[in-house]
Amino acid sequence: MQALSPSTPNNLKSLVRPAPARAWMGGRAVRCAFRSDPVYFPNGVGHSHADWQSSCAILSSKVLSLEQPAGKSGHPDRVADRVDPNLVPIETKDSPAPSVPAPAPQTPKPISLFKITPVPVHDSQLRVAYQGVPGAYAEAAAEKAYPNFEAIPCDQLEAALQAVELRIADRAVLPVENSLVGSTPGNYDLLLRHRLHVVGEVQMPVHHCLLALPGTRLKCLSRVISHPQALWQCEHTIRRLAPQATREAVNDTAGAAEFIAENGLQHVAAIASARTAELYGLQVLANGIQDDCSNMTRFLMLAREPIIPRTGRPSKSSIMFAPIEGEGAAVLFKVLPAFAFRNINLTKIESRPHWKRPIRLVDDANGRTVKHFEYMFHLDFQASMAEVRAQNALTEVQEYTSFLRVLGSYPMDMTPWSPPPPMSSVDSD
Ligand SMILES: O=C(O)C(=O)C[C@]1(C(=O)O)C=C[C@@H](O)C=C1
Repeated sequence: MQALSPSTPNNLKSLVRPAPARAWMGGRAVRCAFRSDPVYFPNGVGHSHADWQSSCAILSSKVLSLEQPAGKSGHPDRVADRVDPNLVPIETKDSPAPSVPAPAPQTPKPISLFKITPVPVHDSQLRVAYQGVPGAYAEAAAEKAYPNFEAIPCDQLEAALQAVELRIADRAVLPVENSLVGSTPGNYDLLLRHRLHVVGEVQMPVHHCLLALPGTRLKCLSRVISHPQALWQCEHTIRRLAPQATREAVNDTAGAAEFIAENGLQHVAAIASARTAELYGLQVLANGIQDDCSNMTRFLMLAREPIIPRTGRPSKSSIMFAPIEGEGAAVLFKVLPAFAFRNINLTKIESRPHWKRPIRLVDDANGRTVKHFEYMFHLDFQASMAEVRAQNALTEVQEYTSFLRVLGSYPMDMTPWSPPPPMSSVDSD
């Protein structure tokens, strides 16, 4: 199967304008606000910046989402057909529908019942885009999330995300972090650059093998190729097994194996899965070569529309935020209690340098100006945005932040886990 590349039809800009409307959550009217800029939210609630509009998602206690038909080209026809991803509740009251402010002139027609279809659609209809060729770990993650999925291999992550935006695929798989090497650089930023929603997570054991053409000896290897994350996850083992070999990064693990097989490359090995060895007719030189046998990678499943898990099942939500200018990491003193007081567990917190505002100048006690790195924060917490406590926590967080984006709410991966067996190799000399 040919992989999609980012050169597939684009003009994404036409797809990412938000749809102004109104939101309902669990029978309550929830006024939501967002800015049409895909990333930045001005601080404050209910202000009248020209670029703010009312936004909407249809969220009831039965968790419905909007699925609008695509136009002839497969693209959404109108701006109004798309739901805004930057949904940030700013007011939650037991207020009746009429108390919601009247729609702005550009507000689309009200959504009628016959236009609402339940999500998720049946698994077998889901086309899932991922970076890599068949045999990639991302493909296995897609299968775990959607057992009857149709695979849409892409040559880059960017292409996988575009495939969903362009309705070529229904979901994209995004690897975000690994137990041995940490977060995948740049992948959360991809989420900020695209208007997709996190609708699922998969935590998967990653059991790497060293694969080469049949008959290859470990001591004759001159090169080991793989996805950079896989190279890092096996760094110590490779140094021990093949100290003479150089490392080379390629787009995905399975692609590395395919490249060796297709080009008949001698003295080159790929780090990839055992299934990949079967797919491309390679020999497994060593099995379980990750530096720790309990190696795990976490993947997120992305969709065009949010699917908010109903309350009462274990769920997570992911957000990103930036402090008000000049505040720095002190924002955490204010943000974290918003969750603690509502008994919401945090499962992850991470900072990354602020790409637009990297430096903060601070005057020290001696009157000198000191440069600090400015950060954005990524936070995962254990609650669904369908829960009032989560909505209230974010209402509070918004007061302390210059930018806040809800990346999505999704069911937690509750599948059992047991440690895999230790490494074995066919050729120990
Ligand atoms: O290259 C692959 O096979 C992938 O699915 C990508 C990826 C990653 O990006 O982390 C997924 C799992 C492993 O951690 C190694 C690589």
